[in-house]
Amino acid sequence: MKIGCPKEIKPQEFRVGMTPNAAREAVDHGHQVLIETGAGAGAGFDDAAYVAAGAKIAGTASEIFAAADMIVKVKEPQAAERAMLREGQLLFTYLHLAPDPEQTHDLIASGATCIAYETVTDAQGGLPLLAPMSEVAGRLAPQVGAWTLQKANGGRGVLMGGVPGVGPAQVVVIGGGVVGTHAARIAAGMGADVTVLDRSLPRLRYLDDVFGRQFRTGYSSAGLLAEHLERADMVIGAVLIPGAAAPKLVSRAQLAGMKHGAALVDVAIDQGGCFETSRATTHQDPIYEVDGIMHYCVANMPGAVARTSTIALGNATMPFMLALADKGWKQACQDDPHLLNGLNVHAGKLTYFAVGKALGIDVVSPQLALKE
Ligand SMILES: NC(=O)C1=CN([C@@H]2O[C@H](COP(=O)(O)OP(=O)(O)OC[C@H]3O[C@@H](n4cnc5c(N)ncnc54)[C@H](O)[C@@H]3O)[C@@H](O)[C@H]2O)C=CC1
Ligand SMILES: CC(=O)C(=O)O
Ligand SMILES: [Mg+2]
Repeated sequence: MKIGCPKEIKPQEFRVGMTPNAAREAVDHGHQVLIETGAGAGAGFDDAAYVAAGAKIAGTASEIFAAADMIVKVKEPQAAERAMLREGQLLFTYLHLAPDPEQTHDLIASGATCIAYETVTDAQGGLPLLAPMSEVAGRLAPQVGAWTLQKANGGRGVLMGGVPGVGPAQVVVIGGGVVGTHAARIAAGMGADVTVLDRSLPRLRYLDDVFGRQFRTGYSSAGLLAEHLERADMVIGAVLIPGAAAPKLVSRAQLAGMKHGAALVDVAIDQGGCFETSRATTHQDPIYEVDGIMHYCVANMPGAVARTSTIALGNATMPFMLALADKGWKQACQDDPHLLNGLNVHAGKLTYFAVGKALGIDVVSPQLALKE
């Protein structure tokens, strides 16, 4: 198979879909790998490293899209990339379709087969291709939140750990999955007073067992969340209903009851965000203010630490990328129902129910798509 990896074109996105090590494995499996020149530079991988791994370098993205049977990327394809996708081509990347009708319609119209990293599952009920980036974004969230809390950035002027004689910042994390757990660990490590709210009692039990001394847990009812909002210096949004639009858990009206200059970090923004007042921002212009509350809503947070993120993502995607290349998407998805759960679009049809529900588009089951 011809595998193509273009340079990411989303603003300030420095990750790359394939590391030289991933390229080497694909070449060892008998595949041809085509990398756009400079694609790995932002993550510290130059063209020579890919050539040494047996890949070929292409001068433009259009050469890659024209030649490749499978495109491996990081971020959802931007409009210019969507225009280059074609019928029968396989796209393997993050998509986040539920909050993005424009992209969804373009992918359906392209006739391509699109497998979304974020909806591939594993036998433990996890999301193995979202998890590494959730680990990164979770660990970054208190760091960017602490920066947002600084006075010069519009924040409240509160130091996470306080100092002797002055108490720490109050941090509430909504959603205690991968993002939430990593965010809570780092915020607690910075000395903040941290509470994690979740709706899953088994998850709260696990967090209490493992991290009981580092942070508190609470059941995420509307009432308990409202109490926490009033005393919070920082709120980290980390909820997920896989594939679906994020539930709006904090209304605009509730901002009035919060402390002036508090920071909201909405990591769930890539699924539409869990605060009513969230709108996606970029690394170039990451924060904005609504009713005296500072919002940080960058939808590709891991891009800020592109080298760590690229290697972590590549570790997780490699076995799936190789299965798709070795067997073709149909056989690979027939053999692995968890990979089939990643199928979002195939041959002009949407194949993921939560996206269809969010956007009001008819869905064909992925099992039916396999039989076509
Ligand atoms: N902005 C960015 O750059 C990035 C964003 N993300 C996003 O972060 C979000 C969280 O991802 P993960 O932690 O991997 O998901 P996860 O599935 O590990 O955790 C989500 C948690 O939310 C909980 N939850 C669901 N509804 C809730 C509610 N109403 N109240 C409280 N808790 C609730 C679930 O029980 C679960 O424990 C996703 O939207 C993901 O796409 C992930 C990586 C990067
Ligand atoms: C998960 C995701 O959207 C990202 O890493 O950018
Ligand atoms: Mg994202």
